[in-house]
Amino acid sequence: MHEIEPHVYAIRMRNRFRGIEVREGVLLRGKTGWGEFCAFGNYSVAESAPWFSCAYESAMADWPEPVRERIPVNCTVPAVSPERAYEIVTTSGCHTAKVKVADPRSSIVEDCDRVAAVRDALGGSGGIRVDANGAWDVDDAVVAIGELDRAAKGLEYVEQPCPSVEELAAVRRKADVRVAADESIRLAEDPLRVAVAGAADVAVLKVAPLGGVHRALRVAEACGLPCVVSSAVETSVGLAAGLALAGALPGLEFACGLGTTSLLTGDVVPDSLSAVDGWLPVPRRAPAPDPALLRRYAADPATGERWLSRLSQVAAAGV
Ligand SMILES: O=C(O)CCC(=O)c1ccccc1C(=O)O
Ligand SMILES: [Mg+2]
Repeated sequence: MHEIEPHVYAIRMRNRFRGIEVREGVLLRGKTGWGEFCAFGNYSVAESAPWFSCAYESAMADWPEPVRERIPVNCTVPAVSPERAYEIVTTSGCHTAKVKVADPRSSIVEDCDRVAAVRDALGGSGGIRVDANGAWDVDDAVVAIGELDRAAKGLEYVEQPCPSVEELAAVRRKADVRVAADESIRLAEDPLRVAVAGAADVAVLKVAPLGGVHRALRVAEACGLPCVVSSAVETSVGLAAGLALAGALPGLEFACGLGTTSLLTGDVVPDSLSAVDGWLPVPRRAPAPDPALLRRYAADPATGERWLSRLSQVAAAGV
């Protein structure tokens, strides 16, 4: 650990996202470069351990060889008004959008209006997927998916409609839209159970909770499903690891959920990894933060202490 130099950041989100208003984390400088540790606030030490492995790999090791140079990405639409949703999609330049639905603050009617505005913004050829973050039971999911699919004039897939693998499998049998598993993989003891149980058509892989690029690539190869790499809303430092995974996947059928620097009001690198025309480049290592930006987004001392203590607990648990 002695070679690591931690910088704690706090960056405000543009819109509240999954209950988060300020994204926080630690940037680590290692032997070969930089890494980012930003396990969500409510994660235990055990749940945060793979996030540290991912940061450690980024700062200390090489990522696998990429097989492509650039990645198509979706823009991410939080639970916002139809007008704001339209604006997010048009300014993103992306040809695919992921829309948050089933938020406790938003009704199914509002979800459908938001999805319809996203279809207007994308035009007929764009792809729309929705993410319910496990909010529905099976019956509610089947009804909501039907309505959202109509409002969208066709959905690519619905991400994590229900909490459990068994429920995902039931929705998959009853609904006409593909099912993608996210939390079922990211929080699972065994990420491959989803495929074995026939619960999903698509696997959403987040590189940090899977323990880094090399480990996530093994999960992708073993699960036998088409994969979508998605971010955990990192700065460009952490996002680079997700792009490295997307770059190394043997196949890539769908746009990835990596267009998320635009959800933050700032970044720690001068050339933010933000999508141009719906594409992001595959970096060979994480970009180095800029000292002035590290100062600008430095967390207050209490937040800094909290993250450093979390970091040392998680690091003590081992890579
Ligand atoms: O997939 C995307 O478009 C962006 C990433 C995203 O939605 C996300 C980011 C942080 C935590 C959870 C999620 C999620 O997919 O539910
Ligand atoms: Mg999700």
